[in-house]
Amino acid sequence: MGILEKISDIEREIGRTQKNKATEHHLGMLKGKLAKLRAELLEPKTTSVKGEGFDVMKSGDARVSLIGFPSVGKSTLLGKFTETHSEAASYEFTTLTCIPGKMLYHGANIQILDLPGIIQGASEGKGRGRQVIAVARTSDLVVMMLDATKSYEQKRLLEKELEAVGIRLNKRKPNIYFKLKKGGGVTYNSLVKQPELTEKFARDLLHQYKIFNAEVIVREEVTTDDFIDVIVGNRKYLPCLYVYNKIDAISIEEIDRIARKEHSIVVSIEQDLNTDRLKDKIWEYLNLLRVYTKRHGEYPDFNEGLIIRDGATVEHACHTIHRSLAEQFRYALVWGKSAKHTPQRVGLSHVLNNEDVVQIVKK
Ligand SMILES: Nc1nc2c(ncn2[C@@H]2O[C@H](COP(=O)(O)OP(=O)(O)OP(=O)(O)O)[C@@H](O)[C@H]2O)c(=O)[nH]1
Ligand SMILES: [K+]
Ligand SMILES: [Mg+2]
Repeated sequence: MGILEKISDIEREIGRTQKNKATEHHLGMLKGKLAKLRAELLEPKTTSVKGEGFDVMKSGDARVSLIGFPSVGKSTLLGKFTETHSEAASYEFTTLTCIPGKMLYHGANIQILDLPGIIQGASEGKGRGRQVIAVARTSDLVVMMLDATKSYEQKRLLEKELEAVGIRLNKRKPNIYFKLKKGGGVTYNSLVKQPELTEKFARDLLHQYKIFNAEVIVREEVTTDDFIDVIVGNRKYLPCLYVYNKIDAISIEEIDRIARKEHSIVVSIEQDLNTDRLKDKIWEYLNLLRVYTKRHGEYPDFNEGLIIRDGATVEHACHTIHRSLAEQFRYALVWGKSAKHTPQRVGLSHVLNNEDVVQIVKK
């Protein structure tokens, strides 16, 4: 039996098993097996997924990938938001490779990748799905484009494809400490009460994965799926914005209904409806910060900010300014929200905040 057949067998079994306390353990083990098969499916091919036209250099401050079914308007968006033209047409699979464009917004240089439409079964290699998903993994934000005139089913189907290859959307990594050991067996501890995850399940799953020596500390309430994710590893946690396009073609009531969904925005790219708001949302979801630098005795230049990621330190800011600056670093003075007093004298590991002003003092 091939891997794909084994996968669909297990999926079928999961589908027909009723979910209740008595079957929970069995279902969890099946999911563990499924995750393992899917990982196998990806492994030998991951080095060759790049393929022609998908090997696009990362550039700018952040990367956004446009994921969606064919003809939802991805290339139309690229054409409107960037200087790059990507053929847009009414037939499906107009775009066949990865086409990068550059969007300048709030002083940041954001790389937007137009990609071929993906279809159901993409994660198993249908169409160019595997290449598209491999590119999605390298991005800082997934913009999932959906056709507002079509059924809501599309969203769930796309999510399923991305989930099957270990992409987790709008979710943070479960707080589980997991370390392989050379000996000593498996030690398992949970710091909080677990309504779903049992110690027996955790131990059986590790056994299924042939892990006999490890330390596990579960630090928060988690599901068995979360636990499987941590054991399988190689998960990618990404923010995702759901963009419902073509609202020019649906009723106001429908628009209102969709607009209330979580992490969602309604637009018409072609008719320029709500597109400025979309740019704002992309900016917001990328979690980028701007900090300003200043020289001794001078005012900061508020027209020239540095773009850094949320959580970035003074060291990250140094690297953004110049490759060797961190080596010559003595200390920095920081004004702004991250500073306890103004200015605060800090080291390389100081975490910066939006709109902070930094003065670097060299050796
Ligand atoms: N009504 C309406 N049509 C739109 C809108 N945006 C794009 N379209 C149309 O949708 C069709 C598909 O647009 P594309 O940009 O080629 O879609 P795509 O997602 O890049 O398609 P593939 O590359 O084939 O996957 C074109 O006929 C566009 O004119 C919109 O806001 N409203
Ligand atoms: K198209
Ligand atoms: Mg296209």
